[in-house]
Order: sequence, then structure tokens, then C-alpha cells
Amino acid sequence: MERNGSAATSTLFLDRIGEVTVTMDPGGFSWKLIGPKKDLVWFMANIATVFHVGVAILRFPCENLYFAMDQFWASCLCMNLRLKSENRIEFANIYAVEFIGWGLLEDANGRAGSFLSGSKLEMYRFVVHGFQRGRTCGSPWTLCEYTFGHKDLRTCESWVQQLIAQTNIEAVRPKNLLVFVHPSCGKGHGVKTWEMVESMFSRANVQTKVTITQRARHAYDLIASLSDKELSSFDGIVAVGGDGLFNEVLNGLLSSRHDAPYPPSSEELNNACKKDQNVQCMNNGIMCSRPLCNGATNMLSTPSSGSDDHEPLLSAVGSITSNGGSHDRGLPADADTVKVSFPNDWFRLGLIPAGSTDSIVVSTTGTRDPVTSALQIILGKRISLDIAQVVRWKTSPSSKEVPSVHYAASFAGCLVESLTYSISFTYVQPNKAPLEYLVIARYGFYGDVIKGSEGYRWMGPKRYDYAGTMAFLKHRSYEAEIKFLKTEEDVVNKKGTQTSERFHENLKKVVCRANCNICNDTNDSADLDISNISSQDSRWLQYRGCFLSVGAAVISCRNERAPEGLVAEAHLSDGKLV
Ligand SMILES: Nc1ncnc2c1ncn2[C@@H]1O[C@H](COP(=O)(O)OP(=O)(O)OP(=O)(O)O)[C@@H](O)[C@H]1O
Repeated sequence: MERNGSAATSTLFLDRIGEVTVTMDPGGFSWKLIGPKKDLVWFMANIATVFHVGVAILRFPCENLYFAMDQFWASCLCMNLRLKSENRIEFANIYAVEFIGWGLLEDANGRAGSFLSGSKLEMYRFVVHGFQRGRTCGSPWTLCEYTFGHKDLRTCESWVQQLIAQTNIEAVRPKNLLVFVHPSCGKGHGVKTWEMVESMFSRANVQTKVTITQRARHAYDLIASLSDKELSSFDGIVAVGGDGLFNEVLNGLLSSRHDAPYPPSSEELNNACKKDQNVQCMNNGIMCSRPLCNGATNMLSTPSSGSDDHEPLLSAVGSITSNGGSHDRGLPADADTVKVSFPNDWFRLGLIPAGSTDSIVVSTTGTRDPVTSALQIILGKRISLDIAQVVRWKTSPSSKEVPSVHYAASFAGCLVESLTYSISFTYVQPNKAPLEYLVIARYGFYGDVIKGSEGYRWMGPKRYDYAGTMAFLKHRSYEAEIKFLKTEEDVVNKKGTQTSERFHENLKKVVCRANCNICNDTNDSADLDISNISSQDSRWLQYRGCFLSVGAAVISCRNERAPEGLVAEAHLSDGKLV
């Protein structure tokens, strides 16, 4: 390899193209065909184009000859296009570089042994595995590869080393991942989906420890039972499946490792209300005289490193504390003393879509493509993902009030059961939300649809349509009271309406058709009782009534700074979180 300033140059052989001059610069590398061969190939390619069109028009009578010529012209035409468009690749578009040893390369005509060079093309070879990004944001990425060769082993090794070093500069790529594959997700293609992308991980030297799940909560149990030492030996966890498997992974990870305080229970809220004379209790007296969820508003709200990509998948949640020492990820050499907690900015979560709806993947990558997601995981792309913490305070007369905590990246559904629960739903917004999210905790219709759909998994994704129709035909409504905290800096949608205003407007449209207790008890003839909870803090609104579904939702818009620490509470009668 020769050096010319910051650029390195070599003469290599490019498979199916010929001898090329390859030049590496700070952003990528490019190649040019050498000498007369280029002209010859260009000449042949252009002649081929003309003949191909001509032969197609005349419908040459001899079919075999026509076919042979057709193949030849087509390959020349294809090469013509490749020569024009693919003579440079950026380091950012390379996901693996592999040395593959001594062997044959093909010449420009696809033969091992060239009529152009007259020699057998055997040499040391390395493959550059790259990809082309979709032309529009949200279109899938496609794989491409280039095999280069040289008779000198050292030249090849030197190129491989330099290319690997360059491709690792842009982002810290994961080296060791824990993978969970749900075999019966979506249309039952979980394992096939993993097999499709598995070789990409091995090519890129990413170790994977794969578990095919045997049952629901398998991933949850395994992750929750990992010691800190075991967990810290991985750079992240990848789910191959749908939103449900991802949420299982998320909950297994955060259940014991997310230390933020819970939002206050309804009991605490009541007490706080009573103590504070200055605060006026309204409706059922549920109110708060102090800022709600101080601790919880810090959860997962650590500012993202500023390196959030705009097309990525991986989430930066979690933190690690240690007693000093370091290796490449900042973990101590003596990992026995490692304590893994969240949030931190090294542990990643990844999702390769194979589910029925794949809403998390679509909302983060913009496309539902396993190859694109696998590439983004390998490249170490990151994005902060909004996570909702839902705390259920069990308030049945016979039981103590025990908080049960769930985390949701898409939505959390609740099932109606005989016990009465009070649920505090806390939504915490990361400081920066570069993509569009809708995070919802719902009770009612959606919970029933999800429960109903599980029995029809054999239908594949259509089970949701079926279960949805059945739930709709039952025509239930669900009683609830919701408290909603408006934010200082509310999200304004494209039409200029604020999220909370729209929420308010939507609620006013709800008409009680179920003759429910809450609406019957309401003195006002309006279907819903919508009031400010506190005259002191007009940001709190309370809604009482019956709903098709109950939830709290925030949409953070692409490239807009979203409100921080938005908190909503839903006190549900007869709800069980699923
Ligand atoms: N081997 C398994 N057998 C049965 N259920 C499983 C298994 N592995 C995981 N599960 C459960 O199946 C649920 C749904 O899985 P997943 O989300 O992967 O697929 P999906 O429901 O088809 O997709 P989506 O959530 O996108 O609609 C998960 O919540 C998980 O708990």
C-alpha cells in the first residue's frame, strides 16, 4: 500500500471487474479500473446495450443463440451500470470486512481465468461488506459486497486492518449481544428471520448468545435472573420478534435495575391532600400538594449523548457503576463488583422485526425490514426511546397496597377483572426525541383485544382484526377517572393544536351509552365531568366518565423538543395490567 498524503493507494483485483487502483481517504475508499481494460469494457458495454435493444426488437429466430447473447449483453449492461455508480464506498456504509484467504477471483466476464490477462486469477482475497441506504428516509437498506484480491498476503492484510479500523471510528459497535428469538411471533417466522441476519453478525465479528424462547416470559425470567456480572459481559440485548417480546426484554431488564422512586399511590395522594390546607380537593379528593413523581421524572430522562442518529434502532438506557478500573467499555477488570443500573449510556436494546405489528421498529427505523434493523444494531446506531413506567397499586380490601411495576415502549394494556386497582401511569420524556412516538397506557378496549387475540395466534396478524371486531361487537365501555398534567411546554401538532387541548376535545366528544355509574352519579347533565383538579395548579385536569379505552398519551414530534416530565395518572376501577 502506497501513501500519498492522507490517502493510501494500492493496485488490487476487484472480482468481476478487473484490475483497479484503490484509494483510501479519510471518508471512504474508491477504485478505478486500470488502463485499456476499462475502455474495452466500456466499449463492450455500450455496444452490448445497442445490440441488446436491437435483438429484442428483431426477435432473433434462433432461440438458443438469442438467449446466450441476451445473457452476455445483459451482464455487460449490468457492469456498465456498476462501473458508473459503484466506484466509491463510504466507511459509514461498511458493516464488515473479512479476509477469506487464497482462492479464485473472476474476471470481467465472470470466468475464473481471464482472456484479458491470460492468467489464472488466484490470489489472497478480502471481502468488503457494505450496504446502500434507502433513497428516502424510512426505505430499507440493501446489502452489497466487493471482493478484492492481491497476490501479496501482506497487502491484503494491511487493507483489511485499515478498513476495520476506519469503520469502527464512527460509532462504538457492539461486540457481544444476548439474542432472544420468539419462534411463533407474527406468521411464525421468528427463527427464519434470525437465520436470515445471523451471518451478518458473525461477519461483523459480533458474538451472539442466542435463546429461542420456549414460552411466554421465558426472556423476562432469564434476563431478570442474570447477575450484574453476567449482564455486564454483554453490550446489549436483541429481541427477534414483535413488540411483545421487546416489552418482555425491557421489563426483565428494568424490573430490578431501575431504581427511581414510584409515583405516589392514591393513598399518598389523598394524605398529601389532607395535610395541605392550601390545596383544594375536588371530585374524589385525589390530588397532590407536591410535584408528582419527582424521582420518576428523572428516569430515563438522562440527556442523550447528542449522538442520536436519525435512522437508528438502539436505545441508550441504563447505567453502570463500578469501583474503577477500565477496559474498552469502561467496566472494571474485577467485574464482581459491577452494579448495573438504568439509565446508562452503554447498554443497548435492539429489535429485529418479525412480529405481527412491529410498531416499535416502524416508529424508530421507519421501515419493517430485518436487514435494516440488523445493520443498525451492528453499526452501533442509537436512539433514545420513550419508556413509560406504569405502577399498579393494588387496593383490594384484603390485600396490602403493593406496587407492581411495568414498563412499556409502545403501549400497556389493562384487563378488566373483579378486583379494583389504582394505576399510576408515569410518562417520562427524554430530552430529545428525534423520531415520532406515541406511548400509550391503555385500559379497556385494547386490553380486551390483546387478551382475546392470544387464543387466535394461529391466524397470524389477522387475529387482531378478528379480536378487535369481537371486542367492538361486545360494545363495552369502561369506567375510569383520569388525572392529566398539562405541561409547561406543550406539544403543538401540525395543525397548531396542543396535545392536551386535543385530548380534552376528544374526551368531550365521548358520549355515555352504557348507563355507567360514574356518568349516572355526575350531577352535570354532561356525559363527562371534566374539571381542574386544583385551583392552585391549573395544569392538572381530571376526567371522570366511561370510556372505550383509557390512556395517557404523548406524541413527541420529529425533530421537535418535546415536553419533559409529563405525568399522567389513570385511576381505574377493575383494571389489571397485562
Ligand atoms: N415461545 C413462546 N411461546 C409463546 N409465547 C411466547 C413465546 N415467546 C414469547 N412469547 C410471548 O408472546 C408475546 C407476543 O410475542 P411477539 O410480540 O414477539 O409477537 P407478536 O404478538 O406476533 O407481534 P406484535 O407484538 O408485534 O404484535 C410476547 O409478549 C411474549 O411474552
